[in-house]
Amino acid sequence: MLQVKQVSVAFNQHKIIQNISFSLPYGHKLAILGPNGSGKTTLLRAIDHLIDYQGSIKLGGKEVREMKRAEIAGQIGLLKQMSTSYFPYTVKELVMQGRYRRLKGQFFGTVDRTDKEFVEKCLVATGFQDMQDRRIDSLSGGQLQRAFLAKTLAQDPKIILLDEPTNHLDIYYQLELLDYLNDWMADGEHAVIGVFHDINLALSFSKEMLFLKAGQIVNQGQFNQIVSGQFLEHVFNTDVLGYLRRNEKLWQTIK
Ligand SMILES: Nc1ncnc2c1ncn2[C@@H]1O[C@H](COP(=O)(O)OP(=O)(O)OP(=O)(O)O)[C@@H](O)[C@H]1O
Repeated sequence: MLQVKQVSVAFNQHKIIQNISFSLPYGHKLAILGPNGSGKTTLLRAIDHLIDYQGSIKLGGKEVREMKRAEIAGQIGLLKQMSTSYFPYTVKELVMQGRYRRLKGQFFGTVDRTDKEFVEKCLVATGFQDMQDRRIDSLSGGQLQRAFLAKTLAQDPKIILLDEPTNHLDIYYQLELLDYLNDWMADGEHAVIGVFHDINLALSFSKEMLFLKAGQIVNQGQFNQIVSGQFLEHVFNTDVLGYLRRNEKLWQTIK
């Protein structure tokens, strides 16, 4: 179980997120939504302890800031927003880095057969069995995103944090990713937090939602209990429901 209690993060004394509290048991998914700059990425980075936080973030009862990096890597996998420049690793080398992360204080040359087999499994699961020697700077945006997912899976974490995981994926791979995560969680021993901009996709991912605005939680809970047209307009400063309904009408006009 992930327990986030009264968490705040400040940069240069400027508070970015404030008093965030929620918990996520294994076997559950949580979609985080909110406008640009509302603190979604900052919250994920705090959970992964890439930045300092005030308050408490516990995994399996243990405070994240007291855990060593390799221990955190065995618990949390963060799939970041994509950037545009990368070292020219091959797909397999990139995915293997996910495995290195959880090997305590060790680096290249220390993986064993089990690690290699695990990496192979992740490459197959993400459709890279025939492309593992391709350099990642030759991949398309969507392929690259899948390669980074494979790297995150290779960490074999308890919780995956997805920061806008589908922004480079076509519809096929968007749905594939959501299906894959459902399978991955089916044993009830893993959890996923996903940050989404597309509210429809967020809904396909999870009915359990948390909305952030200006660094604070506006509301959290089940979609049909907390979301209304007025609520979405308050969070995003625009008529989201009107937009969705206009599109829905258009979809009804085609076969
Ligand atoms: N290292 C940093 N130093 C100073 N300010 C930062 C830093 N990282 C983020 N911020 C600021 O914190 C705020 C929240 O940023 P964050 O990336 O968490 O928002 P977000 O909700 O993920 O936004 P988006 O939807 O645009 O990805 C922004 O105003 C951003 O400029």
